[in-house]
Amino acid sequence: MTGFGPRFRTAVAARGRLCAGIDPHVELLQSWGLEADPAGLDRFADLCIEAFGSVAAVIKPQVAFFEPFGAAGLATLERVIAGCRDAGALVLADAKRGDIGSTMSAYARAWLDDSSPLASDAVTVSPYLGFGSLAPALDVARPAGRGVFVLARTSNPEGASVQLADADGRSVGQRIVDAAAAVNTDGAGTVGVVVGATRAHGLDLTALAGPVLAPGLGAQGARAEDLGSVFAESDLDWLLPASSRGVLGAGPDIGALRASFEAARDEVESALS
Ligand SMILES: O=C(O)c1cc(=O)[nH]c(=O)n1[C@@H]1O[C@H](COP(=O)(O)O)[C@@H](O)[C@H]1O
Repeated sequence: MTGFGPRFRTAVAARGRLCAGIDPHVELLQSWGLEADPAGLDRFADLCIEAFGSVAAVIKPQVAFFEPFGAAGLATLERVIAGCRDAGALVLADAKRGDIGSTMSAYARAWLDDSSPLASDAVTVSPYLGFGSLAPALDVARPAGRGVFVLARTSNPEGASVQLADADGRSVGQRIVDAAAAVNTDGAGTVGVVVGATRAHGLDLTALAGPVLAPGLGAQGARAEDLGSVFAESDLDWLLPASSRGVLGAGPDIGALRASFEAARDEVESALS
């Protein structure tokens, strides 16, 4: 089985370095002329699958926006995951899970195992219970060629109080990156990290050998032209900037949504070339 890292590199080489976020905010549903109910969510999902599925390398549905609709919301999320994967995109479920190991293995089954209707190509996880607590997710992901993206230095200003804290001479965020790099020495690129594009991060990512999800483009103020100064030259092949509201604001027309994604992706590609 090809590891997640090579799968990721193949996908971004073919479709470019921009992750399309699917975040069905209530305000967005309304601005698309949809009700904030299961039928509106379903329509929003269909439009996004159609607009992004065949053009984006990676699509990141934000699980939180589906959960308020209960079982109907999860059914829609299942369709988003399957529809985008069928159209050739890698799906990164943004669930930010994290718990003790025994519970983590249940999360891993939910998001990374073929037997689950929510099975995705990768999932976001929080290392707050210790990087080692994520081992069950890595154990499920690795043989399946799937990935796990660990929060290291998030795009929000509040993250600094934890992520920049000193832990034996290194920041907490750097220790997460180093732990991810140690796993990736097998060459599979199973572990990615999340590093916001919104500001200088102070991390050394050179040994990571795995993907770097960089949210914050657009609505949070990060700009494509800043990526080259926020990230080192040696990190750019693994870089995956992400935008949700910045692209989704162009909806609900499918052509306009796709054009908005493609314009943002082309801006990223030309800024990084
Ligand atoms: O893991 C993430 O994707 C994530 C990490 C982070 O540090 N910052 C961050 O904004 N995100 C997610 O990325 C998306 C950003 O959405 P926009 O600000 O609309 O582009 C949301 O789904 C966030 O939950």
